[in-house]
Amino acid sequence: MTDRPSTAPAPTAGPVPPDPLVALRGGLVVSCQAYPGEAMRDPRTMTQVALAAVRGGAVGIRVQGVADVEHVTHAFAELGITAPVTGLWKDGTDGVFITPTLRHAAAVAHAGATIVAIDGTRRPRPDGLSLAQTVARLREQSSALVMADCGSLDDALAARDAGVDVVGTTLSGYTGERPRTDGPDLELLAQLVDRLDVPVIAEGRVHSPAQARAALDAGAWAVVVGTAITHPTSITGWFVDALTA
Ligand SMILES: CC(=O)N[C@H](C=O)[C@@H](O)[C@H](O)[C@H](O)COP(=O)(O)O
Repeated sequence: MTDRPSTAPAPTAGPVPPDPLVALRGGLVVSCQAYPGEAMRDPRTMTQVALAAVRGGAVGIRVQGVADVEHVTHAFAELGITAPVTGLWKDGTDGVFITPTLRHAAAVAHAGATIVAIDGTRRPRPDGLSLAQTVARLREQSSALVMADCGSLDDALAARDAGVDVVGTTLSGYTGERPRTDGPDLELLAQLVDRLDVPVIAEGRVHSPAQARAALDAGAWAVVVGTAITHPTSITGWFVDALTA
């Protein structure tokens, strides 16, 4: 094998993607997820929903499952869309189920996610690794950023100590440590913003533009909205409930 002559031009670099966290700052991330058994649970459908959200101004997308991450990231690459894709893999419905192990996290990263969202609570993980070990080992095999989905201030402080890049209020109200408020847990958000030196993303039960604005005003780095934008069954139910109350 011959070495390339030193005078040869360097390989052409593709477009340089923006720093993912800078790209998300102050913006809306749309979570595009359908649940097992639902008609929209298809990577092609979720990709179409993601493209529609980007057209509406979303600065980032969050998707569930390796296939969805692959489909969305391929479509974005083909279309020249640089909005960062946060990927997760839900395995189960109880306990630690959001990207619960290193294996899940690595698969999501290798599928193309720019940011890998993982369970960021203090609960034991199914593979026996600590959060810090999970983050460290993921970094050995991927350049993806790590988002810790947290359920409390203590979770977020521990996640910060474990070396994550960004924390989210995603699991507030779902782990028993915080009440499940009707809207976003702005109280927890404010605590995290006050105590942490990493970006804090507001996620969970943001159901209106006013609530999204309030989260940003409380110091959120970015706001994730899922159900209220991308889950027609839930949205329909809200309207039906109002009509039948
Ligand atoms: C707790 C849990 O499993 N949260 C999941 C995390 O990815 C999703 O089911 C949520 O839809 C997402 O967090 C966005 O929240 P909301 O749909 O409330 O806007």
